[in-house]
Amino acid sequence: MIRIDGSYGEGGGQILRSSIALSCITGEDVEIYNIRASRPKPGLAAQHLKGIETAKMLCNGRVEGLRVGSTRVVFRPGKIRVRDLKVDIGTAGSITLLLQTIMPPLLHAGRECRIEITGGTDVKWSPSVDYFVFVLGDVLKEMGAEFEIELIRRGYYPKGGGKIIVKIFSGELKGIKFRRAECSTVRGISHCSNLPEHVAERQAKSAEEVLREHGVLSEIKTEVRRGVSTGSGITLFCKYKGSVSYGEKGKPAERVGGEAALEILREIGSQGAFDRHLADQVMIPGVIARGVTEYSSTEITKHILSNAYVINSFIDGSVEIRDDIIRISGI
Ligand SMILES: Nc1ncnc2c1ncn2[C@@H]1O[C@H](COP(=O)(O)OP(=O)(O)OP(=O)(O)O)[C@@H](O)[C@H]1O
Repeated sequence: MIRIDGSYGEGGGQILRSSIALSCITGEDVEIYNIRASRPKPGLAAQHLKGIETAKMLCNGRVEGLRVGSTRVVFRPGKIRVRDLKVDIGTAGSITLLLQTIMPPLLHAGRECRIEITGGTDVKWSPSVDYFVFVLGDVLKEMGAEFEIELIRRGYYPKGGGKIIVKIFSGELKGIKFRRAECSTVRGISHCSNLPEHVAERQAKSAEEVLREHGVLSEIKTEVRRGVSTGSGITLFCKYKGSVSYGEKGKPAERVGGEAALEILREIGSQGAFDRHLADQVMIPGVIARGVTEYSSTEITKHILSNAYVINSFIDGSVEIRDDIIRISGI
């Protein structure tokens, strides 16, 4: 049994997601204790519970401690049973964070499946669906994964109700040594739902202006929808770097766009190959890839250190971090 201290490093939900994903992939039982010890409300929240439940279904597993507030979980995986799934996270729990748990085992199993997930597509403290598609998704595809993500509707905080469909065709990943890519044009999507069209337009315009002031070209699309949930946001991306900013009551659209622009400017101006978020998100996929995956990050974050701790607890010596370079040996 592998034992993971959930309070290590970042001490949040990510240690949990990575542990469950690796347990499904390696077939090893895992115990996670001190779950989310560093958060104001420690223990499992509803959305973490949903992630574990979904993994349990996929891996034919058995779980102890599966309830809201639980600070200890034991997960015993069976064989991965790839099949079509419909998951409703409820409220605005992040769809992309659920995918962090289930996508690596599904890719590793390498058989076709279709997953429909309802929840939040654009919620704070998590990758937006556009970030998932255009930043992480592009890297996974470069590594050889074959999949499609279709955005049916967006779900914002607090109502959620967004929906995406993921179709996985094949997941034979190969390790790559990624190098820093020059960014010629920043692309992006500025969106709003149940709000006047000018919200998405102003977010896009202010991001374009800030980027132009810094000599960076941009092409930002706007998307205006009507739906279950009300909200707005913008995602900017350029090769291995992205930035996300969400609208809030009382926060001017100009600030939403401006924040995203300043964030991506910081990222593209840095020497790292990957942005600080992408760098933690490619670590588990790196484990299922054949050979070595290597890249530098704009910053070695606590999320990266937590993932290294989890991966090395499963496969000793699999992750090495030297200066700003992360090196992952595949299984
Ligand atoms: N702006 C962003 N752009 C891209 N990815 C992001 C962004 N913000 C957060 N992430 C990613 O979302 C994940 C968040 O993990 P974290 O453990 O902090 O979240 P959590 O499950 O919501 O946990 P908790 O509720 O315990 O904080 C990380 O993989 C991080 O890289």
